[in-house]
This record gives sequence, structure tokens and C-alpha cells, in this order.
Amino acid sequence: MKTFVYMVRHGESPKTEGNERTRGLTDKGQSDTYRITELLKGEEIEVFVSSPYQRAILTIQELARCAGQEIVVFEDLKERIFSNEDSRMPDKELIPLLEKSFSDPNFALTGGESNIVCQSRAIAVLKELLTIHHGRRIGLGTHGAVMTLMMGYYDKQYDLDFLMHTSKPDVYRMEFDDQALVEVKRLWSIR
Ligand SMILES: O=C(O)[C@H](O)COP(=O)(O)O
Repeated sequence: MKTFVYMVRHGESPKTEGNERTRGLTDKGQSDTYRITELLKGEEIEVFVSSPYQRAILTIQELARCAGQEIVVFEDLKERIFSNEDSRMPDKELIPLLEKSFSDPNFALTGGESNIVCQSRAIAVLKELLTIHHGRRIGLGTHGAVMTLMMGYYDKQYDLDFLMHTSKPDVYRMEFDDQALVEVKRLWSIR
């Protein structure tokens, strides 16, 4: 029996407001949540889980509401901690850090996580979800780096280049046969 995981990367978030945990969505990010709902409401997703970060929860909230389901938050689905959770790392620092991290998966800044540490904690959750919700459809509110690391665990094509070509929001449907990934389809299209 197939299990489907819908990776929903959050929409646009204000970069200067709140901290990593609390910043929400911009007006565009908010309006994209309705597009996500339209796109996915026919998929009959019954289980909703998310990163604990507001921007990820808010992106799937309307879809979960339409499905009459609660969102279950998993701390270990949060975005990779690049240096700390207090503020967003500027892109001019983030991009070199990502380049270094994808060539050395054990590399971490002081106070931050490596790719390997982030991947291990998120994959532990995903494997548990695939077991508990075997045969069901799971919507997962996520972020660029942790999503790429989860997808890359199953298929090496999901690497830094993939991450750099993703959008906010973005949606990928992963089809599993038990714990094995059989297919990935991008469902989001950029207008
Ligand atoms: O999905 C992501 O890349 C992270 O959550 C960072 O999002 P941001 O560009 O809003 O900081």
C-alpha cells in the first residue's frame, strides 16, 4: 500500500519581523496559502504535521482547516539551525554556509547544526510517520533546507542545486512503498 507525503515549503515570510520561530507570512505568503488549499484539497490528505515555526504552520493551516484536521507539530521538523534561532541569517552569509554544508555534511557553525544532524532528526520523524500512517496521505509543513535534506536522504538528486531552484511556497508529492521512495512529483507551479 502506498503512502504519500506532501512536502509543503512555507510561503514568503517577512525577513526582519520576529525571530525564526515566530515570523509569519507576508500578504503574498498568506494569499498563496489559498492557492495551496485549492491545489491540494482534492488529494484527500488526512494527516497534517508541521515544523513548529509559524511560517510553516500558517502555510498549511487553511488546507488542514478545510480537511477538518488539526496540525500536529514536531520540534524535530524545524528548519536546520544555521547559527541560532534568534534572527534570520542574511543571504550573503547563508549561501556560502549552504555551499560548505553540502560539500561537508558534518560542518556546523558554533551554536548551529550540521546537515547530518538536521537530516537525522527530521528523518527519524518522517520514518515514524511512514510507519504510523502507512497507506495514508500526509501533509507536512516545512522549510527549504530541512525539506531538501529529507528528500536527499532518499535520492541524491535533491542537493544544493535543487534547493536553490525551489520556490516559496513549493509543493512536492513523495510516494512511498513502505519506507522506500518510489516517485517525487512537483505540484507547485510558479505563476
Ligand atoms: O524555507 C526556508 O528556506 C527557510 O524557512 C527560510 O525562509 P526565509 O527565506 O523566509 O528566511
